[in-house]
Amino acid sequence: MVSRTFWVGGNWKMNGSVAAIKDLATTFNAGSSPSDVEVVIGAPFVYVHLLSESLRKDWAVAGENCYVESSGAYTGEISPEMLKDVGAQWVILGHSERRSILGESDDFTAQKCVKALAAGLKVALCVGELLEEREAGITQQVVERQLDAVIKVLKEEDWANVVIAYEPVWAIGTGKVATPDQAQETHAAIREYLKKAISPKVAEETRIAYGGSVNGKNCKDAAQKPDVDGFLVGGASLKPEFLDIVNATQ
Ligand SMILES: O=C(CO)COP(=O)(O)O
Repeated sequence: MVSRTFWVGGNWKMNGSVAAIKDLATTFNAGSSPSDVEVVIGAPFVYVHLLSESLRKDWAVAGENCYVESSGAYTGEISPEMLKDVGAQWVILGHSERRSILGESDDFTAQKCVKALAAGLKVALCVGELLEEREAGITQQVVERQLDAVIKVLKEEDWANVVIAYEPVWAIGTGKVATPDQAQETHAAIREYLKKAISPKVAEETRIAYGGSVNGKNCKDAAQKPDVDGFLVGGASLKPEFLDIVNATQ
């Protein structure tokens, strides 16, 4: 069996300030971080450079979005190349807040994946269902539809640079965390789908992280599940508690 390196991402969303980031980086830099856990922090565009200069070098920095062109007349947009230029190695794409608040489609998200990977960024690709979709019993269809758009446009080898973040929308910022069994069930189904839709190798090697109300206390049990290969953390990644999540497997 392939062992998948545990992956812990922070997603600061639209939070932070110069002062707060300096403080948080000082806290994170002093904390323990197991050498077999990969850690990535996503910051608002304007703080990516500051974060990449301030943060410990064994952790990586992510943008929280990017555009599908390298440069040009796209007022207000940021290219993957620009993210790389200011120190990001990752980008978070397809977050439910972009899908639902900004109206970004599955296909647009997929195009961003192609462009980001071509520019040399790694991608944390978010997928997940709304509460009414879970209640209607269509979680798997929703996640497969979101994945299909990306599967269609990536090459098999691209998946080595993608982490899938399963984030049920009803669990994001609500305090209603999916149970470890709920996370495991969906992650296993996603892995099965990758096997069918791409290849057994991609299914075995791709990391599937869980996101939605993860905190320093509830992370330990979920981390034990065989198909939970990490976490994507919102609120708790703005607190020293994030270090407990980084150490969830210890
Ligand atoms: O959206 C999330 C991470 O991308 C999860 O947010 P919370 O951890 O605040 O629920």
